[in-house]
Amino acid sequence: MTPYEQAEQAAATLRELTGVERHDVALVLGSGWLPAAEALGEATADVASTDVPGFSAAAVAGHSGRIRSVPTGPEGATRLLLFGSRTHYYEGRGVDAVVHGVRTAAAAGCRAIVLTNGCGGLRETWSPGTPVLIRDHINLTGASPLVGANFVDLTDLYSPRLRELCREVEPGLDEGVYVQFPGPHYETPAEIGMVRAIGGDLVGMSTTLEAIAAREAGMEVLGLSLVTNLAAGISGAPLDHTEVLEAGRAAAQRMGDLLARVVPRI
Ligand SMILES: O=P(O)(O)O[C@@H]1C[C@H](O)[C@@H](CO)O1
Ligand SMILES: Nc1nc2[nH]cnc2c(=O)[nH]1
Repeated sequence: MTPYEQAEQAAATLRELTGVERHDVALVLGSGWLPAAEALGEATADVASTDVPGFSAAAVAGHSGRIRSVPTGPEGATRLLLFGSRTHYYEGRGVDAVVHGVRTAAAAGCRAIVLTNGCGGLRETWSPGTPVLIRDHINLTGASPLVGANFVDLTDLYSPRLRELCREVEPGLDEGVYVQFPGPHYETPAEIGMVRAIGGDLVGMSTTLEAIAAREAGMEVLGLSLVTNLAAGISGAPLDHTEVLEAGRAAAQRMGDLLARVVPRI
């Protein structure tokens, strides 16, 4: 079975388990974003990801192995498919596993996807808890979810329309270029120097491969980073995942409010 057929199968299972024929917008919660999801409203279905073909249990603290169907917006007209966790490239399950959720969202009918993550920031003004819109990305994984002569265009990959919408909701939102490293180790200070030299503003371990698969599937993409720490070498302090989750918890109200105001308007 091809990865695309597996996504169709997963979408069929989700239709069955959620009772929702078609979802409109997908949301992938990155590290630290879980508490923000509470602000999005009551789920009408909450499914264990392991009950859906092709998904595995959450492998990273701060991610929940749940997939929820949440009616949002006026009269709940916008059906949100919320992924409480993602598969990371560093888990070693292959790129198809990393983008399975994206492909499943497209097969479930979603016309847009919001990819969130927790990441390191290269600007000293971005204190932990600062949300940053992803304007563009640099994929340093050396991998792609695409195979063969599948020459997908990536200009304007991170929807200018959706970024504008976010700025209407929160005018002061900054933008930046997100750089995905393979992980799971964090960067060295020298690598952060390289990121600065090549025009990166944010460093993470997810999102870019998912965004490419979303573009291939024809979904509009919004990337939202939560800066959880200053990138390696900037503050001199060591990096750790608990700090990432703490920053997410502290920013949950603000992130949840932002998502709750943006998602229904996508
Ligand atoms: O799922 P995301 O990219 O938000 O998780 C980030 C990157 C690593 O998985 C982890 C490192 O702390 O947080
Ligand atoms: N690659 C990377 N991922 C992160 N996720 C949260 N913080 C960081 C970071 O500093 N670097």
